[in-house]
Amino acid sequence: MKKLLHLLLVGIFLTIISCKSQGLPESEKEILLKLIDKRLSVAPLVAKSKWNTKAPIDDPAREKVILDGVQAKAKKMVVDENFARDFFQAQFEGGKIVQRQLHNQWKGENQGLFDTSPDLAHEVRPILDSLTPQLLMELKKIKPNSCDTHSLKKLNRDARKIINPIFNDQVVETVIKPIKNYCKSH
Ligand SMILES: O=C(O)C(=O)C[C@]1(C(=O)O)C=C[C@@H](O)C=C1
Repeated sequence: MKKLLHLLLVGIFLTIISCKSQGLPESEKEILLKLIDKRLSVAPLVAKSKWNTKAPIDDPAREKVILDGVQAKAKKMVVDENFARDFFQAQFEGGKIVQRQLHNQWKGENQGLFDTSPDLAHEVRPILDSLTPQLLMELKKIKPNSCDTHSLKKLNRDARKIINPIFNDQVVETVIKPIKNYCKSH
């Protein structure tokens, strides 16, 4: 009888543990989503700077520099390199949606040059660069094949709660997609 009870308790304990390891751990997910939000919040500064200098929103050369650096860092940190590249490419795409929306809005408002705007190379890009290693550290904590339908839905809800409402659903969906893909199947 005692043995049976013991087995039952072990069973319950293992079930709890396996349920908890399903999907992304709550606190880590929150840190990652906050960092994604922080990176997105730089996009309006980029947009303002590019509006004044008339630089194109798309900068493939800059993207390549970041992605090559990301890949090298990911390798050192033992983070899946393809996942890391996909993730950062998605962050660029999300940021570019925000930049395009703002430029369209400013065009519609006949906005002239802003009196002041941040310097892209010296003020804005360093903020983005400082977030890269922090984001990679969080990506390392995500386990492939650990998300079921429930945890993926929860990730959508949490992302919508944590990421600033000024960024629309298309932006949010874009920036979290690689996490879902990696967590879902690998
Ligand atoms: O640095 C820039 O020029 C940006 O526009 C920012 C950013 C990024 O998110 O890192 C986004 C789009 C560009 O294609 C390159 C990089």
